[in-house]
Amino acid sequence: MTSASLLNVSKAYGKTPVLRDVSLNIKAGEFLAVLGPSGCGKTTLLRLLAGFETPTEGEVQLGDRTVASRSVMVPPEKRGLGIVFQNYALWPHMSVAQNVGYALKVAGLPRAERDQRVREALETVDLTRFADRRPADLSGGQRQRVALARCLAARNNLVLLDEPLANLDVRLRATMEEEFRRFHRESGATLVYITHDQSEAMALADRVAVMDKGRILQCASPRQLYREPANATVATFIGDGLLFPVENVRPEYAGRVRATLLGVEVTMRATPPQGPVPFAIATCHPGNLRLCADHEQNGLDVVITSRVYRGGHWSLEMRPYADQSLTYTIDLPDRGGSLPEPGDDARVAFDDLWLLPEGQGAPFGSTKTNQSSTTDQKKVLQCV
Ligand SMILES: Nc1ncnc2c1ncn2[C@@H]1O[C@H](COP(=O)(O)OP(=O)(O)OP(=O)(O)O)[C@@H](O)[C@H]1O
Repeated sequence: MTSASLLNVSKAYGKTPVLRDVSLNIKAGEFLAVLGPSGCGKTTLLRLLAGFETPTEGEVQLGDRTVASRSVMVPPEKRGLGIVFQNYALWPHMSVAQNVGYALKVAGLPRAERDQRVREALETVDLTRFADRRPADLSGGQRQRVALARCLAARNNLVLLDEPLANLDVRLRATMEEEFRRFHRESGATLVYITHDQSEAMALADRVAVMDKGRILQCASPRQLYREPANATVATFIGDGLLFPVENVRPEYAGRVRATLLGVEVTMRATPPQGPVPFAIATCHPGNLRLCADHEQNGLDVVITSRVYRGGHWSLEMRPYADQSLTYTIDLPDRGGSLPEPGDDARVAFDDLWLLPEGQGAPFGSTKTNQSSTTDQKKVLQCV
């Protein structure tokens, strides 16, 4: 097991910055996913760890060894890590067993040990019966398992995976997810897994680093990302979170605050300590709102603008009467009852809200006037 760290790493191609002051600590034995939209710099981060790129600023460390800095650059083959690419990177003219054993041969391992390691690795990924086949005669999932077996045989302590499931169909992806879990368990290696697929990252990783525009916005467990996003971008990216302007936020008790959300009194989870603040942004997921009776207190009055059946649940789009410039889409389970139609009025209640931490997506505690603060909040709500 090897830990890996990026310390204040920046990377630019020419004058274009691609990574900006990224710091990340990957613990030994951890399964870390790096998640973000196309072009946000995920692959560049992986290539810096692998040694295919040099940082413009900052340091890369593997274990307690500095492998890249202003004065040091350890080449990829000396970093002792394995890489699994989305295109598998197998030698087409070699058999499966030869592919798995190739690096061991180059490293000069005696034949008997090489053969034993290859045998064990192929057994672990359930490919023993394909040992003599060529990669061209395997399915995509089987080829990916050859790439994993190669890391197992090499006993890599750190394995970097670059969108390894991107070329596989949906059913095979689910099977391969299990394969990665098993690989992690049995190898004990530290895994860094690049993906733009949120559900894959959430299902596999101990922690997920969410990236956007060359920065890490938050690195946390899947559950914490979902329930306690650090800012408005993470909130909307993970699980289609909704954002609501709130006013007059005051602490209720540890970990909970009261606030006024579009005229409605609500309580919500928050990071303690939270002093009183005039304006902020709250978030919840589309499934955390429900239709409620007209007389229910603390409901938000809305007009329904569209209704779509999505198999098992309905998506209802609505505009709050308190601010018709805002639009929200909520998910309601299909329980067979009747639902409001476009043009109908309705009232919705909040089951679970989270207050974005101070300063994240809101002019929290600012001395601005009410009017400009509200305008800033709206800008955040509209642009994320
Ligand atoms: N060698 C290069 N020269 C110039 N620009 C590059 C180079 N490699 C990457 N970039 C740019 O850096 C940015 C980040 O690229 P990167 O491949 O790291 O993103 P990504 O998040 O992995 O994207 P994707 O999910 O689409 O693979 C992109 O705008 C890309 O065009």
